[in-house]
Amino acid sequence: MNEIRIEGGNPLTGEVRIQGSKNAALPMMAAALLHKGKSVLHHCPKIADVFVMEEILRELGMQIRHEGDTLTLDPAHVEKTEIDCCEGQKMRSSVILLGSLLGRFKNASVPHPGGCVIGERPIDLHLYALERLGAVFEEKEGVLTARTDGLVGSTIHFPKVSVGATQNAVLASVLARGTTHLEGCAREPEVVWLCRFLNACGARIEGTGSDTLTITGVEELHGTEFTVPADRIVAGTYVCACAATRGEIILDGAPLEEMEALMRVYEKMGGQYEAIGGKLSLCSKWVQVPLRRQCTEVYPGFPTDLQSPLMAVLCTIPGESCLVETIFEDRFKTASQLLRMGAYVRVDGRKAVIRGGTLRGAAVEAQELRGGAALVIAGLAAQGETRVRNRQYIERGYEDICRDLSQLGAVIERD
Ligand SMILES: CC(=O)N[C@H]1[C@@H](OP(=O)(O)OP(=O)(O)OC[C@H]2O[C@@H](n3ccc(=O)[nH]c3=O)[C@H](O)[C@@H]2O)O[C@H](CO)[C@@H](O)[C@@H]1O
Ligand SMILES: C=C(OP(=O)(O)O)C(=O)O
Repeated sequence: MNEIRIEGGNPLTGEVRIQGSKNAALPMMAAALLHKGKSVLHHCPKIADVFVMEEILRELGMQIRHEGDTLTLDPAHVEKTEIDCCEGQKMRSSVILLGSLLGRFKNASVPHPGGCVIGERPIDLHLYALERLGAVFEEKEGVLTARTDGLVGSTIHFPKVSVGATQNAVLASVLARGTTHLEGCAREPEVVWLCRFLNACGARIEGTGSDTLTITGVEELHGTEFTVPADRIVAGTYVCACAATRGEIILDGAPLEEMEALMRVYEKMGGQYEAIGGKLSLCSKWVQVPLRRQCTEVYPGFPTDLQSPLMAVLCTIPGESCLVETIFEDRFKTASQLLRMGAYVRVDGRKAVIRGGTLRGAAVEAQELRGGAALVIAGLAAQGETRVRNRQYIERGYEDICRDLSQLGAVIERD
């Protein structure tokens, strides 16, 4: 049936461990192409997007082994540089393979990712950065082909902050000849983790965590063993689930230092929390304060990936709240589904006004990953039964949302 069925109306209680981060693991997997040694990734999430990336890399000749949550990637026999259209188009982040393939093999071919349900998502900044490093692109029938005689370090200024373009530029520069200066970089933790991973492989990246990165190209990289960090967006989703149900839960391994913007919002709404020994303990009994105006922003601001989960929380808080989406122009699509559950959400361009109240269970449809998770949160808070169709979107990024939420006392199952 491809559904998630929820019997809502109960506060969450209990403890759950946070899975590894999708957005950190995927670029590390791409980076594993940059050398001939083995990369061992511990705490790698078992999610659909990681499986798709595995398939793409296998097609290129990478040998991959899964043991529990440890992924071993062996690129010794990779020769192919054309990414299969069918697999590549399943996931937008296949575009970051351009940087790795160009860096190691001097050519690459990937399907153009095109627009998607959360926005147009152009890749002009990716191409601009790679061109500055010496790549030449050609696009034919939706396939981007890139070639270089050898990448050469350069100064690249990003006119707009982009996580993926920063990662692509970093991946391409670590083996480039000379020094690359990247200005206007994304400071998202997933960029920082990629740089840490690459430095562990022998790269020379300085400025990690700032918006200016200096990369001194090295002759070659080597394999390494690394632990994928906990997923700040999954942890944030469960903070929202706790808030929406007025629960009291503990998140084991939540990366609190990467979640400051969300935790400020949680406190504003009336939530209380403390961190003890790697565990984040949340009490949502007094969550009742609407948000006058909350904007999504690049890191360290409030993340766009948690805008829909937060909208679900606001639908449960009496009074008027306002959300402003500044990153992805179409990320309010979930609002139409929340209306089916009795919510009041009025979308006007980049702004959504929410008047909170009581939600009721309904049949709704996930249209994308975080919007799908938001519908699950709304279902947990609603009276009666909610059926969320298209759970495959949610499974792109959540290892097993039903397992985790059942562990927190929710009545939830997959059909
Ligand atoms: C796999 C992954 O890590 N995905 C995350 C990544 O996506 P992704 O890396 O695709 O997001 P970007 O940071 O690139 O996008 C930010 C903004 O820049 C625009 N843009 C981007 C590239 C470009 O060449 N031209 C351009 O105009 C986008 O349309 C968007 O409006 O960062 C987003 C912003 O934190 C998150 O929501 C996604 O979960
Ligand atoms: C938008 C997301 O992922 P992607 O960039 O892979 O579509 C997300 O993780 O919320």
